[in-house]
Amino acid sequence: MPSIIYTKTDEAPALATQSFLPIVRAFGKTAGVHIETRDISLAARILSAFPDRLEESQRHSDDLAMLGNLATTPEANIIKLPNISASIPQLKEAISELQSKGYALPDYPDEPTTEEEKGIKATYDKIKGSAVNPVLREGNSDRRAPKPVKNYAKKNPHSMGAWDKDSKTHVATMGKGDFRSNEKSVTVDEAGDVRIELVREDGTVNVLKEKVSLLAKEIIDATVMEKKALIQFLDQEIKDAKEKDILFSVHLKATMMKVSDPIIFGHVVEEYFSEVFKKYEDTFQKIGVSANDGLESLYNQIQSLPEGERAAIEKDLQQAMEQGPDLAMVNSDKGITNLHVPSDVIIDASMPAMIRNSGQMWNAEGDTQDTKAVIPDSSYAGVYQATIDFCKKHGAFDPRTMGTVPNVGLMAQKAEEYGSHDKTFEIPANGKVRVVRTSDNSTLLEHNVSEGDIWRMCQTKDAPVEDWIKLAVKRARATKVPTVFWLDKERAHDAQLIAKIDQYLPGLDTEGLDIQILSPVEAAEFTLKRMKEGKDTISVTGNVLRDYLTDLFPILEVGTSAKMLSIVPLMNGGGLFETGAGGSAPKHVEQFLEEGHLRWDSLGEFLALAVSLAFYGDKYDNPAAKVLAEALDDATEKFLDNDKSPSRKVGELDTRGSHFFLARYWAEALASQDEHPALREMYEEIAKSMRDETDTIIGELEAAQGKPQDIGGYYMPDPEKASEAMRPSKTLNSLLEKLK
Ligand SMILES: NC(=O)C1=CN([C@@H]2O[C@H](COP(=O)(O)OP(=O)(O)OC[C@H]3O[C@@H](n4cnc5c(N)ncnc54)[C@H](OP(=O)(O)O)[C@@H]3O)[C@@H](O)[C@H]2O)C=CC1
Ligand SMILES: O=C(O)CCC(=O)C(=O)O
Ligand SMILES: [Mg+2]
Repeated sequence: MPSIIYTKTDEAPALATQSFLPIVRAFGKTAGVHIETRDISLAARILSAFPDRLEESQRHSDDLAMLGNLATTPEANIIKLPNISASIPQLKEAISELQSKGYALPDYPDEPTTEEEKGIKATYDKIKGSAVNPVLREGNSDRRAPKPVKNYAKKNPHSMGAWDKDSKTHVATMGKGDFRSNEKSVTVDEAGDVRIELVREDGTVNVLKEKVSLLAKEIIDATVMEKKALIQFLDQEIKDAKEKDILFSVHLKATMMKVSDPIIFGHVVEEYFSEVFKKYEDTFQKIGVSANDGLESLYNQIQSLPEGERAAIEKDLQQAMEQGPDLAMVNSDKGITNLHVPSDVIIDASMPAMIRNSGQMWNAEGDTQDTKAVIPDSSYAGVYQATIDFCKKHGAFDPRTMGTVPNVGLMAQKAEEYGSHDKTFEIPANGKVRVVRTSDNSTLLEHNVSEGDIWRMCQTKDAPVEDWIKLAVKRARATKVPTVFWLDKERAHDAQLIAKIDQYLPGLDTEGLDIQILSPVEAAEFTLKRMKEGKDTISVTGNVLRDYLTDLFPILEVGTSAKMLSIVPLMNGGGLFETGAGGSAPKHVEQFLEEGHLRWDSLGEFLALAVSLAFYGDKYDNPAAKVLAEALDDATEKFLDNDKSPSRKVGELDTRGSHFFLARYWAEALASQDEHPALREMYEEIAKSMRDETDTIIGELEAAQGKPQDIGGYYMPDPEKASEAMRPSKTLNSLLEKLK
């Protein structure tokens, strides 16, 4: 039976699903739309990887693999909520929660010695980081703020911190010895395999990767982050932050770039605490400290040491923080710094949050302060500096008047950097790394490397690039808005992409459209100026800037990327509908557990569901599904007009209440349409009951707030307890049961 697949994920979105999915199922049923779920939460992904260790009843199907296959078929209709991209500390926490629930999972082996341990680590490493999105994203990305969302923000502007012309906030980036400056790129004519090898100075050859298969016309690039240059740069920036008396912060994407960025993060931790790491080198080695896992993990690991030794290390760490520049804080109340966890500060969300907040981050006293934002690689750092410069010169943006910047992003088939982790290596010895064609042993790309450098290779297939260019033209045509490819002809990879644009664009109808190619910094300046003047500009970008810009502009324009429409037209004809463009908001869960108030905004889910229903209606010629979709869009507009998004404060409307209002407006829209009389009749009574019972329902929902919640787990909550916590209104539950 054709179905819409709704994904079960983690943290705040998973809690929200407990309340929203019953509504979706109830409404779907009335139009014959079948909704299925697939569990791609971190916990489910861990369980599905170790069937042999679990009892029959404990095993979990590999839902991610199933969805990955589905995504390559025309039938795919998947609603994808944000999920955890786990860092090592998160992965370990999830494993230990599952172990405590009786699942005989192996520990994560930090330093595997036996073959068995190596196998376990390899299995866990596949689950680590951004392991879900790249599997499902068999298409390019179309993210934008729908008109009602933009209009809502214009009428109800979110707060924007004022900018001071003399702000000391700035981006620090390398510019030499980094990924950008060392990049080499070629487009291969024919399909074939390559291998990656390290030729050591003594001539011995280590194969780093046996086989990478390439398609004809595929772009490959290789580049290296030089350890020596990185350390020198970090040293200098740590000193500079201290001298300028500003906060020190580092912004990486340790989730998507799950091999390179934790290593870079580790270097930052080690440089900031260089004295401590030198002094306790042997001890740290003995207890297996890895700076890559962050300060929190270090604090945890030294707990195993004798009291005196542990206290001495803690004192030295404290002293290093007193002597070094102040660290930007993730949570000043709890003393959690930017260096605690590699995935607490994730660049796509962290930089816009800082820019929205007058260019300031939080210090240890809980006040905001100017900041040095360290973004080691210079490929995209300039975009943030350009935005900061713009704000310093012109002041903060005004959500009431600013334009919008939709994005068309190259994403399909693990494009570019975000598909590089299985081809990224921390180099064990000096020498050369080369990419060699297997058929004739010719070298396609080569770099001199030193021990500790991070070398990587990226792939970008031709069909996704062509599809991306077409999608850009389609959006340009649909909106008549100037459309800019953010590509730098001076960068090796971008030059290859530009060659493809020169090849494919002339074959498309671009008559009357304004399509340009500008370097990321020029594109940012052009776009920011237009945005300030209230004009719209489409950004067409590679995979990394897709990620960065679809948080940057939404957070400035509408306050959060949760409100974005995020569509992935799959290349084989199916649809993947992502909800919002943001993450899984762990802070929201914390608040829910403490005070029984969830502030997750499901607007992204509402928008995605409407497009998914419309897609379903078209595909299976189901007029009722189309009416459901239109009514849902009307309901979402009314939801915004009436300001029914969850509040941040306990005692006020939360996620559950916001779902009730959406359901009520949806029922009302269905009860007042003329296109489908049978549906109208079905909803007349329920719409009236929902309206009449509003006070009762809201009363029941409010009564459930203000106290700690027990949902029986963090990574794998007890479904019954979670459902009970998220559906406390008996009146609403019984009204939904009436829908048939
Ligand atoms: N598509 C996906 O699957 C994605 C997954 N992630 C994952 O999510 C986790 C957290 O990432 P992080 O970078 O902190 O990003 P988040 O988007 O989770 O957090 C940034 C902040 O944005 C606000 N926010 C985000 N979504 C919503 C929403 N629906 N309703 C209300 N506010 C929202 C919250 O602000 P406030 O606290 O002020 O309310 C939140 O703290 C990581 O594991 C990350 O890898 C991240 C991005 C995308
Ligand atoms: O998959 C992830 O880890 C994050 C994805 C993301 O941030 C995005 O697509 O915007
Ligand atoms: Mg993102």
